[in-house]
Amino acid sequence: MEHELVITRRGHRTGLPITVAVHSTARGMAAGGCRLTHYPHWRDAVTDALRLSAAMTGKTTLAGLPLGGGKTVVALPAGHLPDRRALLLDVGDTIAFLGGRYATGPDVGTGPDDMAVIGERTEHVFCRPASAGGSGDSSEHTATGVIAALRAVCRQRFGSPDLAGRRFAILGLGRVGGHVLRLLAAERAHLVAADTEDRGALAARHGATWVSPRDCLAADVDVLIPAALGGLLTAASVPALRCAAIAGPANNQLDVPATADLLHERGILWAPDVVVSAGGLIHATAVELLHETPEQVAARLHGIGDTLATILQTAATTGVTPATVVDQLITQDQDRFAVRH
Ligand SMILES: NC(=O)c1ccc[n+]([C@@H]2O[C@H](COP(=O)([O-])OP(=O)(O)OC[C@H]3O[C@@H](n4cnc5c(N)ncnc54)[C@H](O)[C@@H]3O)[C@@H](O)[C@H]2O)c1
Repeated sequence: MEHELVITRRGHRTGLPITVAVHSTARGMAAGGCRLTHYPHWRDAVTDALRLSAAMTGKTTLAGLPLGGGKTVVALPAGHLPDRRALLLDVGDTIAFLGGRYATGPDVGTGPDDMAVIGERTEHVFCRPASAGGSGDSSEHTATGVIAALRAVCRQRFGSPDLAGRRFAILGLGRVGGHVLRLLAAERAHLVAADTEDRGALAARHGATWVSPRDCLAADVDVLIPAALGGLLTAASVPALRCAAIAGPANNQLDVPATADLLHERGILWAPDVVVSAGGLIHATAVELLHETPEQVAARLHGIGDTLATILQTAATTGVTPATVVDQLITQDQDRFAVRH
């Protein structure tokens, strides 16, 4: 067992099993979101919590945060849903029971308002709305991190971090994609954008050309920015790509790890999403858990670009993919702490 602690408790209000997996506190308190979703069986939620909490240790490590990785997962019953407030209070009690080893935030099926309810039972929660004393919606900060990452990608791929005049295709104009669109337009970049929802007016407002999601994915641009769902980079989609690089906030962009090799073979520079997407997590935890100053938080967000630059440079000089460098960094960090403990 590589996890430090895994508990499953029945919530006393709802009777539902709530699992918290603490993968590692070697760097500090474990952090990771609370996922409420359907699984075939509650034991599948435990399996998912093990996987997701280990991934969070990688994410906090690469973000340079003095935090470890954890996750809360609740398998919602099929059919009749439990009272949401009661369930969130049950989650809050379970996190309080862990006495500060773990703090939670939003994930699939939860948002900032839910964090405010969990916060009625435990202080170990982040991303609460500003009205509840939290740092609010994180998407703007995720976008700030994406821009820092895009500069690092452009410096590595084109020799200059300047975004002005570069061509970007943004796939997904939701909360993060909308902010990225605005920030890139302010940099005078050339923009193409798509979404499955009609957000053509938003694109036009920022001078972007509105295309279909299919055309966006295959657009002839410098950098493709995945900002919708994960799993879009596959053995089927990679041959159609015409971009020189890919960097965006969407989680789990590769369908399987081997797709990183396909991108490498095609000469497309892929920036691992685990680094690019960390801005929201960095901002919320730095403000609410680490109580850092705005200057310290800004430096951490800017640091996404420095971390990515090091990863891309190491990959270029050693001839491996950036994904391989990321795996090596996470393993080295875990080995370092394993020796110490
Ligand atoms: N919000 C954050 O702070 C944050 C942090 C880290 C990672 N992410 C990841 O970034 C991605 C975007 O997050 P978000 O908060 O902006 O989500 P969102 O739901 O606000 O936006 C996603 C957008 O993608 C669109 N979309 C869905 N399927 C599409 C498709 N096939 N083609 C084109 N567009 C499609 C949706 O209509 C929506 O407008 C997600 O993968 C999310 O997990 C978000």
